[in-house]
Amino acid sequence: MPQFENKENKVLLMGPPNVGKSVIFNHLTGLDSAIANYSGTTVDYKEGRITYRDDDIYLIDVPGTYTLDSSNEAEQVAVDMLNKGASLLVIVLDANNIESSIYLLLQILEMGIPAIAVLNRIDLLEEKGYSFAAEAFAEELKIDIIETVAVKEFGLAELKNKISEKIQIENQKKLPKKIKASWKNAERLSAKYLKQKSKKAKNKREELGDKLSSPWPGIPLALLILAVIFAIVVGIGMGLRQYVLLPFFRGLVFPQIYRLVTMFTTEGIIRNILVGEYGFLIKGLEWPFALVLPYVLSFYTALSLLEDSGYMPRLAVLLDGLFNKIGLTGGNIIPLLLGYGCAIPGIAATRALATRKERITVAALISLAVPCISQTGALISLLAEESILVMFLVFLVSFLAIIGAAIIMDKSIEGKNEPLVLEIPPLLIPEPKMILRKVWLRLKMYISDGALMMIYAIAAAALLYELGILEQIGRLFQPIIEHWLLMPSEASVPLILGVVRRELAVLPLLEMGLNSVQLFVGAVVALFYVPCIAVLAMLAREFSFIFATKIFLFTIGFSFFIGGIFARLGFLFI
Ligand SMILES: Nc1nc2c(ncn2[C@@H]2O[C@H](COP(=O)(O)OP(=O)(O)OP(=O)(O)O)[C@@H](O)[C@H]2O)c(=O)[nH]1
Ligand SMILES: [Mg+2]
Repeated sequence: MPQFENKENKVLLMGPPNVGKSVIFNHLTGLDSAIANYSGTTVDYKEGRITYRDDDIYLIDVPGTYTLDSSNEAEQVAVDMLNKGASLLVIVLDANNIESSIYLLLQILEMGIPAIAVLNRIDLLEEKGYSFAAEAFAEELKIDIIETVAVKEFGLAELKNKISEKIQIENQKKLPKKIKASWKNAERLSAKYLKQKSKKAKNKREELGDKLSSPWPGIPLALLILAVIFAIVVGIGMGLRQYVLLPFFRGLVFPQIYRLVTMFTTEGIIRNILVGEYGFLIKGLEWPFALVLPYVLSFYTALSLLEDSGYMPRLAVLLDGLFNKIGLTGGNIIPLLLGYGCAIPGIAATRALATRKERITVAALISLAVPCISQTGALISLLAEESILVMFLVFLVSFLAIIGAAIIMDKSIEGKNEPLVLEIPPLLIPEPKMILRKVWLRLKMYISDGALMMIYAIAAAALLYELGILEQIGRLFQPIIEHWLLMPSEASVPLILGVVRRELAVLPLLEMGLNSVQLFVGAVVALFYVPCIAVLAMLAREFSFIFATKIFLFTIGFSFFIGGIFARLGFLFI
């Protein structure tokens, strides 16, 4: 049960999407709610605590919502939270988009719960040469209002004081004036208090923003941007791995570990488990920290820049036509891109999609054919040195599979797709501090969830290997692996470990001396093979146990099927 259930001092932070609620939440509670410059970043509620003098105040961050008639599962979370009741509402308004913010405010005020309004992003309003007479506006509605620039922490101390003052019961008697929540009233209020101070021509940033979202020159620029990002992610990742991390581990750390272990152990099973074939002190460090981590770092730096700049919704608009052809909508690009980092946030982000059909399709695509960054790092380690061509072929196969699967799912799932409705946020220059923080958080998450899991799996594998059990299990797979996939029998190891985490379906192949066809087949099987256990659990939770089971069985069947076909085709050509 959530902690705040039945708590007094429960404060709900609401507002339209992308106004800065999570920035405010993080500042007040010291927690890390996800932040990005597009609508639908927060897809679940998050609870935190503000301590003020002797008071404990529970603050809840929820997904943004345009109106109280929710149009997707994320918005529904916010509406449900509101319906459960709160002692105080903090309603964040977007100064940059005041009319629709006022409409939501009026809707919420109609419920008669004590409220404070926050007028955030006033910097963007001023930049455009406008001002909003916040005090007079608040006077008319009989509410308290605080003006803020959350990213600069301006006004947030005042907000904190106001919240704790207002949470005292005696201060809640003054209720807002009831004004009918209609678009007409929202328009009237916005027109009355919004004033143009100076006529400003569009600034450079706005002009660039428009260019990026119109087909010309937007599409060539998009190709350029994606190519540069790909080059940076792979280039920095490879450089870090090759010139920094591998020499560090292989040259400095491993010899010391080896020396220590041989000092304290005699030849035999214990020593092998520690530093042998799958010795977890060696592989358990090399795989997660030297081979995968560099890509995690470079990818999340690039993704954070994409997220915070506001480029992602522009990409969505550009790709909408193309995506419609395969039964998707442009908005699907956001969960898909997140899926290239990790399937879990990718699948979570589908909550902000408009229809159930879209949600299921995108979640299935991510589970089936989108390699996460850990797996991508592993694939690059496996293939790039052997043959860049094979690496490109693997990514090509992944693209084709996404397209094919999207078309098939569009035809076979009932329901229709809603046309894309996506607000284009202003283009923002990412704050270096925020980017560093985001990359750091994701790195921490990779270490606590990803790398640790990998180390456990490698330790278990080392033990099973030394006990001969891995070989026994391997024999079960033998007919498929040797006769169908035309791979050496040890290739059963990645298939067993791959159920735990995706990159483990790839990494053990590194030391098997495979030829190019086998490398390609191994990589393709790994690509389509079952997603991690954690992803299957999430699919069961978000959709149904049956859906997760279907994905599990389909991915196993399909990966073997396609692997065998490629094995035959490959040997035919060579
Ligand atoms: N210029 C400027 N940008 C801001 C301000 N406050 C927040 N932002 C930016 O606005 C974007 C959205 O911030 P979030 O905190 O994720 O917004 P949210 O309201 O939680 O959004 P959802 O979770 O999607 O509803 C981010 O890129 C922030 O950096 C502000 O006062 N000024
Ligand atoms: Mg948020």
